[in-house]
Amino acid sequence: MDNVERIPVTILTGFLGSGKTTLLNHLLTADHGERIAVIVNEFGEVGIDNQLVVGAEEEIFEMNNGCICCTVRGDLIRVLTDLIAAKFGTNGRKGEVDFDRVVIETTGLAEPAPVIQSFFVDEAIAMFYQMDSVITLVDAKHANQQLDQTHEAQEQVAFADIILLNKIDLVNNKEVQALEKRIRLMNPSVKIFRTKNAQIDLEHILSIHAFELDKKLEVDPGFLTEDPNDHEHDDHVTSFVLRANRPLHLEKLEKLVNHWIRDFGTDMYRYKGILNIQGTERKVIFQGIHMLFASTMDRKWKDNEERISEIVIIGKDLDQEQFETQFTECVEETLSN
Ligand SMILES: Nc1nc2c(ncn2[C@@H]2O[C@H](COP(=O)(O)OP(=O)(O)OP(=O)(O)O)[C@@H](O)[C@H]2O)c(=O)[nH]1
Repeated sequence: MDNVERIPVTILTGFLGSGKTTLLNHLLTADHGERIAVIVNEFGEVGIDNQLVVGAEEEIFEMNNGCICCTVRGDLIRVLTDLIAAKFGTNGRKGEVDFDRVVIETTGLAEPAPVIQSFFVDEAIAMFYQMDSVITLVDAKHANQQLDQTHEAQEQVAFADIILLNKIDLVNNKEVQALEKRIRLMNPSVKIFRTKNAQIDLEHILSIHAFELDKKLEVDPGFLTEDPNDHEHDDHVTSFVLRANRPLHLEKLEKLVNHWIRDFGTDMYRYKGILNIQGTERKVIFQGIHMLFASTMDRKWKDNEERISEIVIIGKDLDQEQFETQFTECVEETLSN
């Protein structure tokens, strides 16, 4: 395959809520004329992200139920192999999917090394794909806490070729400078761009050939030979889903969310969901990071769509049962079942 151009791959990483989906939406809606195959991996059993990515339903390959760097790594290799078959019409496929590049959005809890490793140690993958860059989103508001507390956030910074220091609207210039300094100590050669809503000129992040294997080996000399299952995540961090198939009572829910933020905000790393609120025909998207949260109106529920509310919560030492009981109290009782 030496004289055939390999398909460029961009890995989007960054801690929970740092802006990966926002960047992905920017990539998918910008006017670059390229066809992008997107692979999205979420930590929870429910793929909320898929629904938050704009108008690109067919090209998205979801890999949930685990973290891309551990249990679903086999799935990643399968999806990438399958994409090749679909593009080139091999293995009985008809060449039904065409794409110019692949973008992988990892979960915010993934370590990038095992994901990168797939592109070097799997022969078929290495033959057809070429790493273009690892882009790490950093949440300027929450990064210090995340870097202090979690090994995954540190690895994501250490393995980056490009860092988007995102959400600079939420901090002052002095804080941005201090954070840049901290990042440089962890990854001296990384290119840093300051962004708001992950808005960046795509020429800075696509087809930049920024990936340098030698630099990754400096960070972790064994990373090509290590068993990808041999790393550990913090057992205290878990995810669960709250679900309701009847409408939710808005005021009760608002009260509950305020209580959660006040009492558990520090340990609620990330929460996001799509809600069916009584009295509105539209989906409500609700999401947050620690104490910062927002809800927005989305499109109308379709006639044949089941109106199920789902919230994924990822956090440290959270009492799932307590969350479930309290959430159930917000479900409207008016409809008989
Ligand atoms: N104020 C502010 N909010 C932002 C910015 N970028 C993204 N957000 C918001 O931050 C939240 C998280 O953004 P996402 O793009 O979903 O983050 P993510 O990294 O994909 O999140 P996970 O997939 O859950 O890890 C959303 O509510 C975004 O609208 C920014 O620059 N400034």
